[in-house]
Amino acid sequence: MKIAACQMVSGPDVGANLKTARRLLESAATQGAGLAALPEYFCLMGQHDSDKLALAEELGHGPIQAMLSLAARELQLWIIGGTLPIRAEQPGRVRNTTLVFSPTGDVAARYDKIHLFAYDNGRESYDEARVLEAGSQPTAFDAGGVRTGLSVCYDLRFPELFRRYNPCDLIAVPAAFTYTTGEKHWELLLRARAVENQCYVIAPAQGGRHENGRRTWGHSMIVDPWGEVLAVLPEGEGVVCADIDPRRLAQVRQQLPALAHRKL
Ligand SMILES: NC(=O)CCC(=O)C(=O)O
Repeated sequence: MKIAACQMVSGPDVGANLKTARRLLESAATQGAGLAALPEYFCLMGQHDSDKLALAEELGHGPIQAMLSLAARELQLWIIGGTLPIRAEQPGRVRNTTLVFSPTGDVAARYDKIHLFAYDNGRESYDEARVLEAGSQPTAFDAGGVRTGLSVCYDLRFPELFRRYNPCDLIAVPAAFTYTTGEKHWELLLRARAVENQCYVIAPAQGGRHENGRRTWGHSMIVDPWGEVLAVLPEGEGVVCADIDPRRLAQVRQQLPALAHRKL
């Protein structure tokens, strides 16, 4: 199966972001992809974290989910819907959720970001726990024979989550890595997760200067089970594609049976 990572530079206009997402999904389908993934926060990079509250949807309702469902059906794609805000149990919070839509337009999986990002270097500071409610459930699904595990952005720094998906063919990491941390850690972490789990990794990202003043690292990437970068888009909107090859997965695991050697 060909897979596609869509990179965006989302802003505060939800309608414009949804149009861009649809255009990139169309481009993925035109390039022959059977699965396409959108970045974290594809529908909104607002001025304040709390902007997500007004946008939050109930599961199964709302314009963001309607767009994803229609695109999956019309384009005959598996869509990993980056993240969108889904109402949380706690008042004043949202879940940062990846919804997966199958080519029938139905929701095939839901994953709520487990690890909430916090960073403060004196110039930039983030604290997702102010508005987000953390998830707790690792989630995997089957995309036409491709066993796929789900994670979101900062989860990438927690290898124990990725281990829970073993064995799988692909792990998705929709992201909005900061420019500062991404420059140092993004590729290193993605390739490490691919190598240690001997699977493909698809990482669609936010990449560029956003209207809210934030700068994200981009470098949407597809990595193979040997840690080779198959495709990368440094900055700006666009789509990168690569093929998932079951023979490559089998070859890597047979030549270096590290997964079979796990003791802990
Ligand atoms: N949105 C996020 O989770 C950002 C994570 C990040 O930038 C990191 O360095 O980790």
